[in-house]
Amino acid sequence: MSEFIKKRIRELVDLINYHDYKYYVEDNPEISDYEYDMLYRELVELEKQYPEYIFPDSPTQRVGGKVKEGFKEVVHRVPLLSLSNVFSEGELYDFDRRLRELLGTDDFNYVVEYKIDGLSVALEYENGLFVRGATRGDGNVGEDVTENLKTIRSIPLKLKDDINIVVRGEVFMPKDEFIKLNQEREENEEPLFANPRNAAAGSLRQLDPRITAQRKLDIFVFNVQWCEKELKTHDEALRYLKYLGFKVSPDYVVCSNIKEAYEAIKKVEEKRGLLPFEIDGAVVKLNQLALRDVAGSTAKSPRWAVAYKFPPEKKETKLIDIEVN
Ligand SMILES: NC(=O)c1cnc(OC2CCCC2)nc1N
Repeated sequence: MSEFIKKRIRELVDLINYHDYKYYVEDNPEISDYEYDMLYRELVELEKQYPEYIFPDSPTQRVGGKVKEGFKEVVHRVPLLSLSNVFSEGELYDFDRRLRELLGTDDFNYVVEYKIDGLSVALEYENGLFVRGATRGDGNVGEDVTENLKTIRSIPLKLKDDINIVVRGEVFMPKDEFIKLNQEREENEEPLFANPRNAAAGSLRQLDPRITAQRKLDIFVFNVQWCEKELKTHDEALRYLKYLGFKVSPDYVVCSNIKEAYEAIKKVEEKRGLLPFEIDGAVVKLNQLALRDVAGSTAKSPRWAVAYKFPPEKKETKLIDIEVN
């Protein structure tokens, strides 16, 4: 009997994780909320009766962590570099010229992607299971926020392949969530968050994971920090991350040269106001990974990528209700 129960629990874990992926990563649910709740309730019941069969990647373990006294430090296996900034077309062309001189070739291309205005985290997986997550910190040492990251439903607890990998992503709070959260805080006479980035940082660095779980954070994963698989380009790495089950921004563009990259950046800036999350620019990255090693990095920033920063978004003026007597 117990083998049958264990099998049913494993089946429910895989099924619910699959439907979480469809809902939170692909934004394309296959079942109704009611059907989902029935599966989840069955799993909770069975795990209550057979706690010895609780799997580490069970969705019930997403909000489990007890309240912490503080955060443990994590030394990043691969430093989390920060991007140097450019603010004009001219500065972008300077970056491209310097890179071509440094590499001694024009035989490369770029990837242009959103610069999500959130906070960078590193996620570690062993044999395909999420084992640890940390904030960027100073790039070398961050804070262990594993329990809080587990509450983010678009972070897979188990990957498609049972591999060891460390990835990097940006945790963010969607604009709508930010507005709702500040409205709640205003009603409770609590201090407001200045912007979605601060709200995401404050929510992720909560000592109580149950509070993080209420904040509906999300993530885009955009970099393989370390993995055993040989990858040749950033474009390939992004496709591999998506295959594994991560939420990868769909709107990145492979550009043949810096002129095309600049055109892609302008298109990103045009649609900035329509995006459901805040961006503060676009990131231009050398696509060929072997050439990134040739270009190298300074102590802080890669020589093979830049952030093209946009001016701060005009805040829509807070409409003041005018009493009409
Ligand atoms: N906020 C972002 O969206 C973002 C941040 N960082 C990077 O690249 C890292 C990895 C290599 C150098 C910096 N890419 C991004 N899209």
